[in-house]
Amino acid sequence: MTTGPVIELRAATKRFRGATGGVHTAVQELTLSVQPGEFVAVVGPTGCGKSTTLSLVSGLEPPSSGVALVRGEPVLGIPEGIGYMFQNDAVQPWRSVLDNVAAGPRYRGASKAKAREKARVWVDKVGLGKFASYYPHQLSGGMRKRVALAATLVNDPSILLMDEPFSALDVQTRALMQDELLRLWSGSNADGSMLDPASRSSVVFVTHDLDEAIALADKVIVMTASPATVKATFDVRLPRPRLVEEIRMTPEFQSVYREIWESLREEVDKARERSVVAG
Ligand SMILES: Nc1ncnc2c1ncn2[C@@H]1O[C@H](COP(=O)(O)OP(=O)(O)OP(=O)(O)O)[C@@H](O)[C@H]1O
Repeated sequence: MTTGPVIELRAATKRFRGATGGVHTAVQELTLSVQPGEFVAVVGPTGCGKSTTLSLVSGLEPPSSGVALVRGEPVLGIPEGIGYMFQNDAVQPWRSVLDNVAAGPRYRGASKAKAREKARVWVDKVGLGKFASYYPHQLSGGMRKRVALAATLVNDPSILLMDEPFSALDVQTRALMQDELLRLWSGSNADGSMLDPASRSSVVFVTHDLDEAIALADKVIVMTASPATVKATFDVRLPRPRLVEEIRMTPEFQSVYREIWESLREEVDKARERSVVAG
């Protein structure tokens, strides 16, 4: 059992060399931590460095200076137990729903029968039981997203990195998927009660959408305009289980929204001014 943060960035800076030889600092002196079972949302203006932050955690990019730690160990390569979900669906068009979900367990060495058995459980959990033999082109965008969610969760990730996973969906489907994610993340015991929070996965969810961030997360991290660093961190103490459409209507939600928006707005304005000057 891990004690202490599952994810930690300590003064992590990432610089990229541009095509013309210049150096671009994507994230600077970034310090943040994620506790076991915590759902953290990261918001910030477009292009500020949110995806780069996830790359430091997943080991896709090493920091130029500072440290990235997962379970207390420096990140060297992709750490164990990480699941990703990105904006694009990442489903394989030539595989059925069931085989898309079975692909992860297969890759990890499960027999075809065992992998399909595990996949079947998750296909049912995301409500696609009747569509297990369908191919992605026969599904709606929301259904493909469910396949992608099942394909990620079937691997039982202890850390879930999500980069704007629902931003391509229409508003209603998006709300459904947010509820689905919360339901699956919170899990439930056989009697329907919620799992102990510490046995849930730790989530880092990057989004442009402050509404989405607050509805989902325990903690919202506001990033500065580029180069990204942590501007402020806000605890979201809204009760769980949450239904996103309902929680948005509550005065508690609106008051947290106003508070965080004050902080985020300045950064969005800065990023806009710069893009006007640059343009
Ligand atoms: N591999 C790379 N090589 C060079 N520059 C990069 C690389 N990855 C990211 N960058 C640059 O770093 C900056 C931050 O990019 P990043 O994708 O992390 O921002 P973001 O906040 O996730 O963006 P968005 O909100 O648009 O999704 C951008 O200017 C981007 O061009």
